[in-house]
Amino acid sequence: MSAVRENGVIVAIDGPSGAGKSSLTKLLARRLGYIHIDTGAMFRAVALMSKRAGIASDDDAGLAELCRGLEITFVRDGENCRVLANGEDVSREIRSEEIGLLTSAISARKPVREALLIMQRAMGAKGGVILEGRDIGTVVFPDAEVKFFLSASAEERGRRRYLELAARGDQATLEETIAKVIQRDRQDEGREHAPLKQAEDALPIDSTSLSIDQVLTVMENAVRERLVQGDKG
Ligand SMILES: Nc1ncnc2c1ncn2[C@@H]1O[C@H](COP(=O)(O)OP(=O)(O)O)[C@@H](O)[C@H]1O
Ligand SMILES: Nc1ccn([C@@H]2O[C@H](COP(=O)(O)OP(=O)(O)O)[C@@H](O)[C@H]2O)c(=O)n1
Repeated sequence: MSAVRENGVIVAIDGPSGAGKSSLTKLLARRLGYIHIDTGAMFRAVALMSKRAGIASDDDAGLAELCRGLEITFVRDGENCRVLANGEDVSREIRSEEIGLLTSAISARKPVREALLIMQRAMGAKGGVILEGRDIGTVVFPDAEVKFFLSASAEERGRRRYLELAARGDQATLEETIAKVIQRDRQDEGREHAPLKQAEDALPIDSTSLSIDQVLTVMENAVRERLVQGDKG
């Protein structure tokens, strides 16, 4: 275990879209009294602001300039967490599938990854945090004390996302949603910078046939076991 951090350990939860990262990070953070850092929301905020500014997803100079002037903050709102971009609550606007696909494009750009990497490390360095994303256990915090790689079949992840979008009134079909999940997987796994991949020391969890509570139990037990190990020095 690395040197003891001020506020506790760092937990990394990586995995593809619809695997359950946000759901489990929120529940596990509440169980442990840890801070939930949704790195995907940070990339989504950059994508939204780049769209508004008319910056092309491959305009590295424009994206670098945008990130230099962008402050992304998380504000607790009861059970939820609001995402603010330069003080504006963008929590809802960043969740559309259109922004999700644009995010997958801009998050492949090196200036965006470098800018958000600095922010994410600053947020989590003292520990007592759970970060969800694609590259937490491989790039952002390779020394995280606990790492999970949460996945599920593309069909199951598409089904989950379809139900989530339908509940929000989105008209996308199940087939379209599965196809978009697979497209985003390919983009995230195939990019040059910080691709989606399982860290060698990550605990893989396939949630295809597991409930959220079953996944939570596995994760909480793994973290608590690590905390006990750490206490033994
Ligand atoms: N193990 C699971 N079984 C059934 N539904 C799940 C499971 N994990 C997550 N979900 C649901 O799937 C949807 C996507 O989950 P989410 O946590 O947003 O995934 P991610 O953050 O990995 O994209 C949500 O509606 C969530 O409630
Ligand atoms: N640490 C991260 C988190 C997200 N992302 C990118 O941001 C996109 C949206 O992330 P997200 O976690 O909000 O998406 P979902 O998994 O919730 O669908 C992903 O498809 C990735 O392209 C990334 O590159 N690195």
